[in-house]
Amino acid sequence: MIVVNDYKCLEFFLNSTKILDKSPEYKFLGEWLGTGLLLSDGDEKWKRHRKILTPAFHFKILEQFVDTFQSNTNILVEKLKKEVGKSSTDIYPYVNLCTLDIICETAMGTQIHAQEHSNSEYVTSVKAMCKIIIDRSFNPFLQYTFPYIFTEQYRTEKKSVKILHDVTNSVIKKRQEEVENHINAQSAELESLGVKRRLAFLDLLLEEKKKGQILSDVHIREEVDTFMFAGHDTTASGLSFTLYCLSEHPEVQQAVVNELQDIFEDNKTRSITLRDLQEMKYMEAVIKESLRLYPPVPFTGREVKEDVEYDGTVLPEGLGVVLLIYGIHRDPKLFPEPEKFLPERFYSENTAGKLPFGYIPFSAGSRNCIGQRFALLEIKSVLANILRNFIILPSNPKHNLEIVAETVIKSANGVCVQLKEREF
Ligand code: HEM
Repeated sequence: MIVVNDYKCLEFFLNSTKILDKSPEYKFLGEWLGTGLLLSDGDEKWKRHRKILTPAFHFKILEQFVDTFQSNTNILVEKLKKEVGKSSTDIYPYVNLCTLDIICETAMGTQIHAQEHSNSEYVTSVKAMCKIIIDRSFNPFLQYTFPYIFTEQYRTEKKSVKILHDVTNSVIKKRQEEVENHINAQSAELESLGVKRRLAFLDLLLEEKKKGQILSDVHIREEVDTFMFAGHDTTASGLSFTLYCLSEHPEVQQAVVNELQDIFEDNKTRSITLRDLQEMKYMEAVIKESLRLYPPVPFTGREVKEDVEYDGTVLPEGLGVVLLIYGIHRDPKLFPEPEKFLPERFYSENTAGKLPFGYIPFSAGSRNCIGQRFALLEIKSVLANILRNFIILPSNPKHNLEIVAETVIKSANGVCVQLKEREF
């Protein structure tokens, strides 16, 4: 296995149209996600599904999700109000349940109310799977199928995957029936009243199937499950670390709030529109800088499927490659004073991250993140709603992050801040 931290070499792998296969560690997710976009080799099926799913992330579709971001963040804000006055709050679990609610509603068109029922079977199964994947990645004993199938984790995995698949299958069945039976009539009726029906990613897949695309029910389930996994821990991590950075940099937080006041004037409850989100330029620079310092996916892996030459050296078939996103983001040649939080790097004329493979929180090349525009809009919306309601202060005593690179970057001792009510 090789670990890549050098710009030119990283560019070679990410730019390659031949090295598109994921490394074997991804297989720990296989029982749950099957061969959906994230795990599948860069084969014909991946190409076909990527083509089908790409239009689902068009701005016109994303616009429909803005209300979902808002309604779920309203719940988050109510939960966080109970933390006001405490000297320290770990915001990660709160934000994580909120992003789980959002992805569930946008991917499946169904509410699981994770924020209200964090102990529901579905929520605990998602959490159990995320934990098992980490346990297996870091514990050599659990990596081989033979000892693994005798462990407690294996039994939990079996049970959790069944619960997760049962839910996705039943949602697919229900939405499919709706599409076939009522929805056309119902949506015509609603549209005549000026109410637009909100489509979930799942509906778009069902529509493609109806148009004749080769998509089995299993294919559809795999893609929906993939969004559930790829689209919630990542955004929760991005959001939590941005909040932490803001707690540490009051002057930056004030500049973000000034921008929000220009957009919303003194109205702290008006629902956020897509246009508002597009106007949050300084906020975007803040999020980008936070994703540079704390990239939610700190590394990605590839497998070389046939011998290739790089810089005069033959890389043999079967070679595993780890691409260190975290490392390249802290390269002083690309980002002077890399440890400093400086959103101005990404603001207006500044050139940070202009090299195509130097700034890669969403990876780059043909296997980049399909959900990146969705993620940025979601993070902006949740942050804006939090900042309209709370001042984010460092926790007391000061909290020092203990960064751990799991499948998603986390802090072992939580991401703690202090919340104070804001007069907006
Ligand atoms: C801040 C949030 C996010 C970050 C930092 C992020 C990052 C990434 C990265 C680095 C990859 C490449 C992984 C690899 O090569 O192994 C990726 C792939 C992917 N992401 Fe995201 N992601 C985020 C949010 C989302 C969301 C919200 C969705 C879905 C709604 C999503 C869906 C996917 C999918 C399906 C892939 C696989 C694409 C393919 O291989 O064709 N991600 N993401």
